[in-house]
Amino acid sequence: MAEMGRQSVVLKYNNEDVENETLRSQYCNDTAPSVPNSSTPDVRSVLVTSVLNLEKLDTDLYRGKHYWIPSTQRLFGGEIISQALGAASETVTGQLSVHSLHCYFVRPGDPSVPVLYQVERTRDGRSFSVRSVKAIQHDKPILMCQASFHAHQPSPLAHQYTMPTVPPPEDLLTMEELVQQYASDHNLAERDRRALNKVLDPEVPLEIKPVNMPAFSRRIAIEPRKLLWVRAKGHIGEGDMRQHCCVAAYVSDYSFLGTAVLPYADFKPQFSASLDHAMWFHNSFRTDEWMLYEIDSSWAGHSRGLVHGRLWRQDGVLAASSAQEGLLRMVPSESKL
Ligand SMILES: CCC(=O)SCCNC(=O)CCNC(=O)[C@H](O)C(C)(C)COP(=O)(O)OP(=O)(O)OC[C@H]1O[C@@H](n2cnc3c(N)ncnc32)[C@H](O)[C@@H]1OP(=O)(O)O
Repeated sequence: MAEMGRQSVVLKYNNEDVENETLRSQYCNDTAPSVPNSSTPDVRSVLVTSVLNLEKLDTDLYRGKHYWIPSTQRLFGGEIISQALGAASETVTGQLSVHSLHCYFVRPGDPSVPVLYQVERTRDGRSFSVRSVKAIQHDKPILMCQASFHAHQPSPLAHQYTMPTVPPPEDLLTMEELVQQYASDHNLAERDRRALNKVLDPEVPLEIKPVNMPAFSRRIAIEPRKLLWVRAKGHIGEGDMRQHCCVAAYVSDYSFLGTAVLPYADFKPQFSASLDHAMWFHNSFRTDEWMLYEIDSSWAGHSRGLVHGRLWRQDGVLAASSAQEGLLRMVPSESKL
């Protein structure tokens, strides 16, 4: 696997601005050529048909159902964020696009009942609209989310980091193939073989191709950094950018917080949960096409860890950024807990 170095800040000016603007307008006009999702070309993504298919119960009140439930038997944070953003988006009219969201997970989500999303229209201005969404179960909030929408405003400012140089997804194995390859080692300890079953649940509605070999056995401490190609399983289409932002919110919480524990081979999380999650959307993108998710962790301490993500389009345009703090209560790796 390729060794990835730290990337540097590259400011793009003049001609490259024009190039960025051309790319942006290509995607905003939905004219960019699309690469079909080869594994399931005709099947629509369940993220669209199920997770984001919210039921409208009343004015500004929506109900979401669940799809993939993690082994923790708590709702997946990404599902709740994506549905909350979906509910907020339903109440915003006109040409405004979501540019950021900020969420707190205040209670664990219960998979046995649906989630209600109550939207408050916090403000509608000339160029920004802000929505506050309360996700509710058993009459209590489980997530508080604020999302802000912005009308497109051209600007001479345009810079971004450079996308890390990594092998293209076509040259990499899927997570399933990597697991199979690893499991074919006859010397693999039974404990490690059992742990493999938890690595990738086939119900997860995402396709993943890790750039660096995942630390399946967790005996080796590595730097808190991950690079993975990711896309929604199934077809979504060029259509609605708001839908792609909701799917990106789902994607952004997957495999995120675990990055903070990579340097600690002697400890494992006894209890972990996302505490908050923020996202910023920069440029148009398609979540049914491969995107590079670059994750690192800048800090851990006091039973918490901080992770940062950048979601890149395959053509090197920075699509979105994310950040999350999570609770990480660790115990020694050998502990039975
Ligand atoms: C991919 C990752 C994800 O998507 S995670 C899913 C999204 N995030 C979430 O569901 C988190 C939702 N938020 C929460 O569950 C709560 O806000 C959390 C973070 C748990 C709040 O923690 P806390 O205030 O400690 O809650 P609590 O008193 O109800 O206890 C919860 C469990 O933790 C334990 N606990 C408590 N204090 C300690 C402590 N100091 N040391 C060790 N354990 C502690 C409690 O006993 C309780 O455990 P249990 O549930 O009874 O087994």
